Amino acid sequence: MASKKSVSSLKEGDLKGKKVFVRADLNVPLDDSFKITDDTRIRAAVPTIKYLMSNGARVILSSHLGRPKGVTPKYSLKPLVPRLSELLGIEVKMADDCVGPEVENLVAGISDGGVLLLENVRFYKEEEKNDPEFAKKLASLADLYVNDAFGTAHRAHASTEGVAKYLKPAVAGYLMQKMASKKSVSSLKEGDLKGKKVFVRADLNVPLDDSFKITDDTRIRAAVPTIKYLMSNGARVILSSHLGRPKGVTPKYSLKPLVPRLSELLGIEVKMADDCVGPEVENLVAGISDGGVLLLENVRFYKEEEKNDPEFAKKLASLADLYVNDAFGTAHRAHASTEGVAKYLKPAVAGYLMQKELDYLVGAELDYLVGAVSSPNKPFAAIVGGAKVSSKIGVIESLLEKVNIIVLGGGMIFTFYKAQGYKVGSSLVEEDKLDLATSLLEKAKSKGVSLLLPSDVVIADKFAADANSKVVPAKEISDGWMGLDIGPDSIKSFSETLDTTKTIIWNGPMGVFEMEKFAAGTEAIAKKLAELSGKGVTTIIGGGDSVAAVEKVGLADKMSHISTGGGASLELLEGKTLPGVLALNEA
Ligand SMILES: Nc1ncnc2c1ncn2[C@@H]1O[C@H](COP(=O)(O)OP(=O)(O)OP(=O)(O)O)[C@@H](O)[C@H]1O
Ligand SMILES: O=C(O)[C@H](O)COP(=O)(O)O
Repeated sequence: MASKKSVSSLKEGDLKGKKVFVRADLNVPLDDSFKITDDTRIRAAVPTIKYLMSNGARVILSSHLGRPKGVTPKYSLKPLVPRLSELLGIEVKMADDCVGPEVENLVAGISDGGVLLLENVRFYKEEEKNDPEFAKKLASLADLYVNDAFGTAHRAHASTEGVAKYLKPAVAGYLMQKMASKKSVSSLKEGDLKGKKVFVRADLNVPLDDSFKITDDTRIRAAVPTIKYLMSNGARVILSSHLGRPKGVTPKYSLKPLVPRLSELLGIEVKMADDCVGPEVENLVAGISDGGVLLLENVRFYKEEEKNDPEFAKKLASLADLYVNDAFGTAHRAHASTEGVAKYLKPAVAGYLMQKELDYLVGAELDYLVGAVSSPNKPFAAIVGGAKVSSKIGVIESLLEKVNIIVLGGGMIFTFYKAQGYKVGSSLVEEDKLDLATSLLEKAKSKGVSLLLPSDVVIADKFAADANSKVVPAKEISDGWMGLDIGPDSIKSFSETLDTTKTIIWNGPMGVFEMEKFAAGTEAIAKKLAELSGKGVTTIIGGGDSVAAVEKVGLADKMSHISTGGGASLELLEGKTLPGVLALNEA
C-alpha cells in the first residue's frame, strides 16, 4: 500500500506561489433570504484552506450548492463569501463563473495566501457528467489539487474526480482525514478509567453453527485489545453487541454461546446479563468489580436499537460513565448503541480495532484518490457476494464510480439473472431489486466497468449439506433447484480477470462455503487472492463470513488487510462517512 498523501505532506516549498484547486463541500443550508442556517461545512473546510494560505499558496476554492439545472441565481455561492472571509480572516474574492477568461484573469490576480471562490461548479451540466474537457478546463486554472469534499467524495464528478487526472499532486484535505482522527481509547489513562463504568460497543456478530459453536472467532479476538486495555486500567467493562438480525427476543440469537471463548481470551470469568437494559442489568452493573467484564444480551432484541431511539440510547447510556465504540463492522449503522449513545456519554472514543480499521481503510481511500492521478493501484476490482443482497446491491452503484472491475458471486447473482429474464429456480432473489439490477448492468456498460457474473453455477435440490448437486450453465437453473456456489468455468474466468488487477476488495462469499459441497468457489477465490498478495497486489477482505471463509482455508495472514467490517468497509470505499465514527469525539 502506497503511503497516503494528505495536504499536510505538502510543505511551503511545494505550495508557495502555487495555484491550488481546492474542492470543498460548501453545500450549506440557506433560508429564503439567503442566510446560512448552519455553517458546519464551511467551518469544516477552514483547516485545509488556512494551512494552504499560511504556506503561501493561492487558493482557488470550488464547491457545488444544491442541485441546480444550469445557471440558477438561487444556488449562487455568493451568500457564503462574508462568512468565509470572517472565518479565514481575509477578504475572500468571488468569481461569477468557475471557468473561462474572466476567471483566468481573477486567478492571475490571486496573491500568495489569497483565496478566490469560484461560482457553483454545478451551473455546468458537464460537472455531474464528469466531462473530461470540463475537468481539463478546471484543472488548467491550477498547479495542484486538494480534495476536501468528503460529503461529495462518492460522486465521480469533474471537480471531485475528473480534475484529479490532470493535476499533480492530487491530495486529500484535512476533512477527508477526519474519519481517522477520532479520540482513541489509548488517550484515556488509569486516572480516567479506574473504577469507571465503560460502555463498550463491539461487533461480536460471529458465525455460529447449528449447535451454537462459534465457527470463526475473528471478531471476538479483534475486540480483545480494547477490553484488556480497559481491564488493566481498572475500568468496569459493560460489553454490548448485536448478533444476527433478530426480530424481537430470539433465543437463537443470544450472545450466551460467546461467554466461554470471551472468558478464555480475557483470562477472567465474564458475567452475562439476560437483557441489555432494565433494573436487573443495573444490579449486575453495580456488581462489576474494577477490571471486570459484564456482557449484555443482544442489543437488537429491542427494535429501538435499529431505530436509534433516543430514549433507548439514554437507557443504555445511563448504565455507564463513558463510551468506547470498537464495533467497526457495525459503524455504518446509525443505531442506538453505535451512534445514539455517544450523545449521552462523554468522552465517546474509538477503540483499538476501530482505530486500526480506519487507519488502514481510510488510508486506502485516500490512496485511491491519489491513485486516480498516477494509477499505481489500478486496475481496481471489487468482488461482492454473500447473502445480504438488499443492503449491498445498492453499493454496487457507487462502486461503479470507483472500480474498473466488479465480480459478482454468492447470493447476489440471481437477482441479476432474473432481471435478464433467466430462470433462477428457488435461488435467493430480491424481487424488488430487479429494476436496479438491470440499470446497474446498463450503467456498468456505459461507464466501461467490466461487471462479471458467473457463467456456471453449482445448483442443489435443497439448502442442505447432503443435497444433490450439479454444475449447470448459470442461465439454466430448473425449477426446484437453487444456486449455491459458482462453477468451475466461472472460477477460471474470475481468476484470469483478477490476475490483471492491482487492488482487490472482497466482501461476501462466492457460495454457501459452510457446506463442503458449495465451498469450492469461495476457496478458489481465497487462494487466488493469497497468491496475488504474494505478487504485490493489495487484497482487502471484509465481512464476518468472508473472513471466516478465508480463515477456514488458513489464508487470512496472506492478505494485505483483514477487515472485521463487510458492509462498513464497502461504505467507506464508497466515500461515505460512518455514523458510528462521526459520533465520536475528536482527538
Ligand atoms: N448462493 C447463495 N445462496 C444463499 N446464501 C449464500 C449464497 N452464497 C453465499 N451465501 C451465504 O452468504 C453468507 C454471507 O453473506 P454476508 O453478506 O453476510 O457476508 P459477510 O462476509 O458476513 O459480510 P457482512 O460482514 O457485511 O455481513 C454466508 O453465510 C453464505 O452461506
Ligand atoms: O456482519 C456485519 O456486517 C455487521 O455485524 C453488521 O450487521 P448488519 O448488516 O446486520 O447491520
